[in-house]
Amino acid sequence: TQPAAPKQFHLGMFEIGKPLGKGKFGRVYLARERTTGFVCALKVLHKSELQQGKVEKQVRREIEIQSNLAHPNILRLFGHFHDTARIFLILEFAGNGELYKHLRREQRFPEWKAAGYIAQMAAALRYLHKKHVMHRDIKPENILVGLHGEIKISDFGWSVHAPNNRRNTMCGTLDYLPPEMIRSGREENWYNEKVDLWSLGVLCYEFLVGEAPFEDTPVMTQRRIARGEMTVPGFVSSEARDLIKRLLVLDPEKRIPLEEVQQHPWIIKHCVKGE
Ligand SMILES: Nc1ncnc(NCCc2cnc(NC(=O)Nc3cccc(C(F)(F)F)c3)s2)c1Br
Repeated sequence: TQPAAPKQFHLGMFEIGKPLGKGKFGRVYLARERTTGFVCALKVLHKSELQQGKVEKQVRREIEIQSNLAHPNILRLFGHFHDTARIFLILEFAGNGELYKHLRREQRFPEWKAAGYIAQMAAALRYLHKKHVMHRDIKPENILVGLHGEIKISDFGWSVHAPNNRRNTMCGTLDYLPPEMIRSGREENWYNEKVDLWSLGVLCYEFLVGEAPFEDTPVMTQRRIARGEMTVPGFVSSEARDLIKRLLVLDPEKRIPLEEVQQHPWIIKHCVKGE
């Protein structure tokens, strides 16, 4: 029988290739494991920066959560290791890079392409929610594209096990936050995986329109999200508009469930037979 894969990894095992991108907390490189030739992406995180950002425990949680996930539309985290100054994430390499770059270049996606992506996202989120994991940071910047055009949710740095009632200060864009995470005030910040349904609605809108539905100044964005104030441009088909409206519902319990997203007329209309 095959010897079990080595659990201990170290930097010397990898040949480092070209930089693939840089995030707020470090760079990602193409890498190849020397003995097997296995190609992967290596994300380098500097412990000092993580400590400054007070996010070390989030990275530990990401590693713990993502190491147990295996789905074609979720980027694999194969393992991790560290040296004195850095933590290394051994990630699946996505051959067609970052989805947001494709979106910016094409401005917006044709409806057949957007529907295909939303169907894949719904499948990935069903898998995650069955494991009571909510991603909480669904946006084009956290989606990668595989060699065959399939999309992969990545960067589980903000994912948690649902339900979650700790206050979380989110950094980065507000555009994708659902009302229940925006609403401050005394009541406990209780929310569950239905936050990902709201973000799926924002994502669908941005794929079809080329900008987020509540995009505005930070203050106005929060207000428009809290009130669900957005308009869908006329060029968007009525079926797509219907799905967006059923996802961008203020009451989390009234958002269309993922099973029904996959059966929605707009999705069915564009899915290639037999997929
Ligand atoms: N073509 C490609 N093929 C594969 N990967 C690529 N890029 C890396 C995508 C990532 C996947 N997972 C990630 N995870 C984190 O960054 N985690 C992280 C890091 C610091 C702080 C935190 C937090 F804790 F603060 F949230 C969380 S980045 C590319 Br481009």
